Amino acid sequence: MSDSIHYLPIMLDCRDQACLIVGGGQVAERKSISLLQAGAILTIISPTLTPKLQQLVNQQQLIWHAREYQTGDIAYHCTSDEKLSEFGYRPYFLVHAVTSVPEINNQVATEAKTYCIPVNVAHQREQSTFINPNVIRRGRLTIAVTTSGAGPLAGRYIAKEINQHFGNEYEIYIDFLYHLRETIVQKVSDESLRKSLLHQVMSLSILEEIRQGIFEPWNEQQIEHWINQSIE
Ligand SMILES: C[C@@]1(CC(=O)O)C2=NC(=C\c3[nH]c(c(CCC(=O)O)c3CC(=O)O)Cc3[nH]c(c(CC(=O)O)c3CCC(=O)O)/C=C3\N/C(=C\2)[C@@H](CCC(=O)O)[C@]3(C)CC(=O)O)/[C@H]1CCC(=O)O
Ligand SMILES: NC(=O)c1ccc[n+]([C@@H]2O[C@H](COP(=O)([O-])OP(=O)(O)OC[C@H]3O[C@@H](n4cnc5c(N)ncnc54)[C@H](O)[C@@H]3O)[C@@H](O)[C@H]2O)c1
Repeated sequence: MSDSIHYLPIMLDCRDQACLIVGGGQVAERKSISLLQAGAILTIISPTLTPKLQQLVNQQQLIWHAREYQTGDIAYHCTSDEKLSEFGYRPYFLVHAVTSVPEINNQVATEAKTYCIPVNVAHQREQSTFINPNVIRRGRLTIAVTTSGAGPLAGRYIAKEINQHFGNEYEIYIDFLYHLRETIVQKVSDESLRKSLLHQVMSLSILEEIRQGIFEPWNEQQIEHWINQSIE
């Protein structure tokens, strides 16, 4: 345990953030899809692309610079006077170094670190300032599994196990909790009352109802009724 890194798991809001991937192979494709799904504005620097990445370029879903990485590619975006311009000359929010050339990945990492930009290095975890977990999603529910780099395939296996225990009912359940909580926060200003309600929500048998196929989503009136009767 002593030589393992105690990684901090966090959830990043990447919407409209400029992100960079250097390299355009299979690994770049996987990381690109995750970033695009997260709403990032994605640039790829790479002389070649996979067919899927090429298709995303054709659909104008990402910006492609069809060339090799050059020192200064990251720095320029940090130091340009035009950094707040509409065309994206602003610091990258995060960077992936995923070429097949370790020396290039290392250069990308060094440059990103100079500007304190989080960087993931595909060929060598130790160079990375962040790593990617396996992800299971059920709507708003996200479950991330990592072995802290010990074995990505082991992480995948464990994620598959977890995947089997969390069916689609969780998407409906978490949606229900979200709307109920929104209304509680909106309508109940007393802090201790709010806290008590939020705890009571957890003892509802909604998940079971969804599993049995008898759950009907609550409308605004039903939610308010439940709040009023729970307060009494
Ligand atoms: C979860 C996933 C997410 C993602 O990539 O987005 C992910 N790797 C996945 C797949 C995968 N990775 C590798 C293979 C080939 C088989 C093998 O070698 O095992 C496969 C399988 C495949 O490609 O199908 C090889 C590999 N991976 C890393 C190194 C370098 C090193 O260990 O230092 C090497 C050797 C490279 C070489 O030697 O050439 C490093 C990392 N890989 C991580 C994440 C991070 C640790 C996560 C953790 O431990 O929890 C970390 C540290 C950094 C990072 O990349 O974030 C994704 C699952 C996708 C899915 O399940 O569908
Ligand atoms: N972290 C992970 O999950 C994981 C998984 C598998 C492999 N890997 C590692 O990731 C690396 C990439 O794997 P891959 O399967 O995507 O490789 P790949 O060969 O499919 O793709 C490499 C890409 O890098 C581009 N490239 C090469 N030189 C470049 C340069 N100077 N500037 C910009 N782009 C350049 C190539 O044009 C190509 O698009 C491998 O070296 C491997 O060690 C990591």
